[in-house]
Amino acid sequence: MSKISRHTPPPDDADEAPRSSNAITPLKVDHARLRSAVREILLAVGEDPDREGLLETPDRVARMYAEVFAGLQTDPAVYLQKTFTQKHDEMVLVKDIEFASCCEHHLLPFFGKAHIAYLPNGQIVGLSKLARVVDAVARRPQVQERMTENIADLVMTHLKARGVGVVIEASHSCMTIRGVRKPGAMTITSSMRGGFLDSPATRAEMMSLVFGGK
Ligand SMILES: Nc1nc2c(ncn2[C@@H]2O[C@H](COP(=O)(O)OP(=O)(O)OP(=O)(O)O)[C@@H](O)[C@H]2O)c(=O)[nH]1
Ligand SMILES: [Zn+2]
Repeated sequence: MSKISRHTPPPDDADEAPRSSNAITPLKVDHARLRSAVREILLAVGEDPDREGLLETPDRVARMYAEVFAGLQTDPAVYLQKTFTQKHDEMVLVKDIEFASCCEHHLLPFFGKAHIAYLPNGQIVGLSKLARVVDAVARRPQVQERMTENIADLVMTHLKARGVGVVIEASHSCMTIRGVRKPGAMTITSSMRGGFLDSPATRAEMMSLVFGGK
């Protein structure tokens, strides 16, 4: 029978760790400051923040930032504390984990899919937890490369895995709705650790499982 183990004591709120897919606690933001900043933006672009349609917009935007940047105060490692003892020498892959994040250069969304594979070292993790890690890491202003690296490091460290591969494919609004305007352009990043770095065959197996049918 599988034994449940915890690498390190869970934080105080781990028992209340989000259980539904979008239940990350909203960030505690300075709502008044955000409201006044949004009002300033509206004035700066020549809008009338006091017209009826915009009256509630500063408050909505403040609440929106609290939600989309909630990862700034969520420790994704929380989701990797509970593991199960299980011998499984081959790769475990969860693919097509949809996410939305925010590019730190323009504060515009980038969104797509994350694929996470790891080689267990006697311990496996609940599959949903990998998706929760993606969600928590995604909700920050960042670049795709750092998001990819962060997820790889988290899984490698907390599962003490023999290897980790993370591939993220995303579309960046800052490249589609403004600037160079190239709708359809996809950015693919990967971060490999341990066995995925050392073994071209392991890496190739992951890529084939992720992209084989495309
Ligand atoms: N490497 C990387 N670049 C990103 C990411 N998100 C946005 N960018 C890019 O960040 C760059 C910022 O370039 P800058 O020249 O400082 O800003 P800009 O003048 O608005 O650039 P343009 O988008 O080319 O108009 C742009 O090339 C974006 O495409 C990301 O996740 N990773
Ligand atoms: Zn951008």
